[in-house]
Amino acid sequence: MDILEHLEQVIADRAGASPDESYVARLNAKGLPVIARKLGEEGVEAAVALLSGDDEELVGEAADIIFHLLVALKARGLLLADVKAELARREGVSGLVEKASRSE
Ligand SMILES: N=c1c2ncn([C@@H]3O[C@H](COP(=O)(O)OP(=O)(O)OP(=O)(O)O)[C@@H](O)[C@H]3O)c2ncn1[C@@H]1O[C@H](COP(=O)(O)O)[C@@H](O)[C@H]1O
Repeated sequence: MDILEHLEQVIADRAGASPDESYVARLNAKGLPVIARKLGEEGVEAAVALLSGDDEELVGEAADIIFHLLVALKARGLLLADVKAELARREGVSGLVEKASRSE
């Protein structure tokens, strides 16, 4: 099991945890709008880090996004496997070709 799958399992295991003892449980208790806002904030923070030139900062923000994305997927009953399947489906299809096919 790689770290992402392990983290996904930990997030699932926190379903019954107390919001006083678990950040994941606290986010879940606050609901989808707060999870969505957090995901958006992390995206902005990663974009700022990208331009900062600080590699450590960017890696940290990237980890924050991935963690919050896994929380968001779980909150909607989706799995990392669903995202992996979508990425596999796209494999080998140029983004430029896919974009052009949408405007036909
Ligand atoms: N990977 C993470 C992880 N990454 C980021 N965070 C938390 O995400 C929060 C948001 O980060 P921010 O940079 O926005 O900091 P902030 O301004 O203090 O956040 P807010 O006050 O706005 O919530 C921080 O509290 C981080 O600690 C994480 N919290 C938990 N995990 C993993 O999830 C597991 C379960 O955590 P618990 O549910 O707390 O047991 C942990 O063992 C870790 O493996």
